Amino acid sequence: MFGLSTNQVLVIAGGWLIYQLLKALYNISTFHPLSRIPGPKLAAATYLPEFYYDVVKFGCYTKEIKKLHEKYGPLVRINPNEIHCNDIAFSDEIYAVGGRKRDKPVHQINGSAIGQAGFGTADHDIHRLRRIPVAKFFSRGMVARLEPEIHGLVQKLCNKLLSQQGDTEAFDVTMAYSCFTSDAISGYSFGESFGFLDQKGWYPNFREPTASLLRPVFIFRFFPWTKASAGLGMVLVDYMPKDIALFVRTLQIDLPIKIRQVKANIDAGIVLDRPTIFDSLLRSDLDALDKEPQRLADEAAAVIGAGTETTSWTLAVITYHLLTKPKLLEKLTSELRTVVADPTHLPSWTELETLPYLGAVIQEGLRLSYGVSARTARVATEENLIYRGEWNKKPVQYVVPKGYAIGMSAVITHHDEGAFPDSYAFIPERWLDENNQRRKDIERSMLAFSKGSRMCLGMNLAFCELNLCLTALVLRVLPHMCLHETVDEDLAYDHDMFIPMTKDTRGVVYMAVVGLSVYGLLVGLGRLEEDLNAWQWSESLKYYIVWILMYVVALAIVKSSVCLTILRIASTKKPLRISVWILLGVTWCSFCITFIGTLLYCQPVNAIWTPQLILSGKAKCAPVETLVIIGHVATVSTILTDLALVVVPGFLLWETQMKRQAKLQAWGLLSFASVASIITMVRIPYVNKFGGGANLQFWVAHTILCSNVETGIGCIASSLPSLRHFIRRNADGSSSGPSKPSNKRSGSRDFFTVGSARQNKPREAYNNPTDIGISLSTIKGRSDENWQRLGVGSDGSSDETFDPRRIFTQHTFSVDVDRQSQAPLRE
Ligand code: HEM
Repeated sequence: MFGLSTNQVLVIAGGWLIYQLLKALYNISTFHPLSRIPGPKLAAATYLPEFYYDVVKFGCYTKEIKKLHEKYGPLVRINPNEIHCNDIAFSDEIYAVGGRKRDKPVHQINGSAIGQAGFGTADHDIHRLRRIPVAKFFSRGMVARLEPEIHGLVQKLCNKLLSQQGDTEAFDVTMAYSCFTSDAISGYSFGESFGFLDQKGWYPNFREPTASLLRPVFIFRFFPWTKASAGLGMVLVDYMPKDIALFVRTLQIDLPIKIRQVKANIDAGIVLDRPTIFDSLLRSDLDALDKEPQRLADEAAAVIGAGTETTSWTLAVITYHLLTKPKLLEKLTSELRTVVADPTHLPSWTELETLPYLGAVIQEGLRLSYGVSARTARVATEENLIYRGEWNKKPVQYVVPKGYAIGMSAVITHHDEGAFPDSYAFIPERWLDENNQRRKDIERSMLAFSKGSRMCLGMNLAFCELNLCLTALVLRVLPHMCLHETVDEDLAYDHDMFIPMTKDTRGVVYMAVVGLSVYGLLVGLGRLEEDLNAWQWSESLKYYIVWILMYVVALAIVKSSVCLTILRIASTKKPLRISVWILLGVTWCSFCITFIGTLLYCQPVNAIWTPQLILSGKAKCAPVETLVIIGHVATVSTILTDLALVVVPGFLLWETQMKRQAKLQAWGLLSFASVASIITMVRIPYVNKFGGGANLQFWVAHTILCSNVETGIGCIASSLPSLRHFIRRNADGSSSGPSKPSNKRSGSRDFFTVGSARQNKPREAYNNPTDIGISLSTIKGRSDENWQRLGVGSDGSSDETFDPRRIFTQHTFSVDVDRQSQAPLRE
């Protein structure tokens, strides 16, 4: 490709590595514009710390940033190009209240799969153009106009909750609130609600699907090319769990159809008495490209995503605190009774808004539910920002140069003890002054809706929903509601997935009925400890150990097979061969560590599933963290070998004389295996869950699912060449069995060739000993073997006509043969 040899490509790769090293050195040098901002050197040099905390430890960088502020002060450099601030006084500069230009950092929006929505737009001016028509739709006036629908949904929610009175089974009230907010946002935006409140029970809803779809946010951020996998949603929708399928179908299929319908109505001159968001957008001044259905569907997806879980989580947090603090509930109830005669007919949102204590409860709920917990940064494009503050009782001053990102996080700011003393406690009174009036000064310390040109666009709707819903809940439902085994910790922020996540995402249980996993699931894997009896607890762990031992053996064989295939392909490329040998070494080291480590984890091994042995002192086990380390060793080695499957053949293909399209097809085919490494990355957070030692059976089931999918992909990837062969025969209308190849086969579709001259005499099929079935430009021949193109039938009757569009080469191939007489071959 581009006339470069493998060596030249390797030189370029080496050059790139040296460049990265020099860049890291530059990043920590005094020449870097952020060199004066304090922070750890490794974070200033590379993105590795952020990768470790957000990808490996999963969504934990915000917590680490909080600790960095304690050590380095109000401004900290958290990666080579980004600063984090914990001083709310600087927020107006960062978020530019007053119309100054602020881009979003590309690194941040890489995490969003809805890049075409205003929310995922980096450039200030384009964002502005995209935001204005949506913002109009969510103005105070518009929300007031559509308020009656919210009233209706609020009553529907309360009626449904009350109808559950007497049920012996507890349920997660966040699901109920999520149904309410989804119905509200859909009814408001699209003129037709999703109808979650009308269904029996609370499932399906968009709570768990939102969490599932947000899960890869950090992987997207570091590997933006993996966002292409989001497009797979439409293809795989029929095979997904019901609620996720519904979510994907709504966003990727139904919304674009709705947009086309609205467009057809507008073209036909039909005016609806009830405007929808699409109507607004399609009639706006946006340019034609920005009115494309997929772009508008992204905008709608942003609105649904942003408007559902944020508000419902705030309602859930407030519910919990009111139920655990009856005095607060009493105080709020008496205030509400002053304006509400009949709670089934509520006053308007504007009237409720004037109630100080209701406002204070909502503010406190917003403060402790955080809205968006991940840091949100901005880039000043036209001016340097000057920070003046104090650290360790000394004045400090920093310049944030234009073009560099600086951000803040609600989960840090909302616990600023200066502004919010006893910040983890729910104290609505802090929002009121001695005259029972709202304190504007402390409202300025809030970041729940962000600030400036990119602040929350649905704030009016959120306040309307919160005021109405909370009033009805307090007066109608909460007196009949009680908490079921819920404690502070169940609500406490634990990590980010853009929105705040608690420690135990109990609802998210993925079960796969894949091969050997079935038995484990039957006996208890995938269940929480509280749901297991003693036998299930022990049997499921025993099964897990058997599974893991078999899995690592299978993995080692598959990976070695892959490495050997690459080794064969790269037979004349010494540097590549060395790399593959290293990979092979890594694979087997990882196998030994995982296999032996698992067996030695407890002495004797059956103590893993027989805790009585440990309690009676007859057995000993290593700390549970050892399991995490073992898991990560397997993960890293798997990712390395999977990626090698993409990179190494890429180098080889680069040098062949294949057409560019054929090269890309071939590479695409080979790269398919790298999809497996995405699953491996997805597995990382679950492996981390082993650390606590709690609910092991629950978390290992997640890793089993990922690992089964990963190995499944590996099998498909390695079978693709054979399947291609099979499918093509059928496409030609010939037999699907191992029959003669057809004359009609188009040579241009062949991905691979051995590059030798065609042999006319009968020959044996070229059997790939590793059974992967992929071979490229050179193969190793023996005196008793013959050359043939891959794709020629096993009977050797290669009767295809020579197709000039096939891969051909102008130069002599160097091949590795045992008999002098056979080399060199010419095509
Ligand atoms: C309690 C409720 C809510 C909270 C705490 C909240 C919080 C936020 C925050 C912090 C942002 C800024 C994100 C960033 O800087 O990247 C944001 C943006 C946004 N929110 Fe909300 N939100 C809430 C409810 C809603 C609702 C009901 C909607 C429905 C329309 C909505 C729509 C949006 C949109 C479209 C954006 C992107 C704005 C832009 O980039 O221009 N939000 N929200």
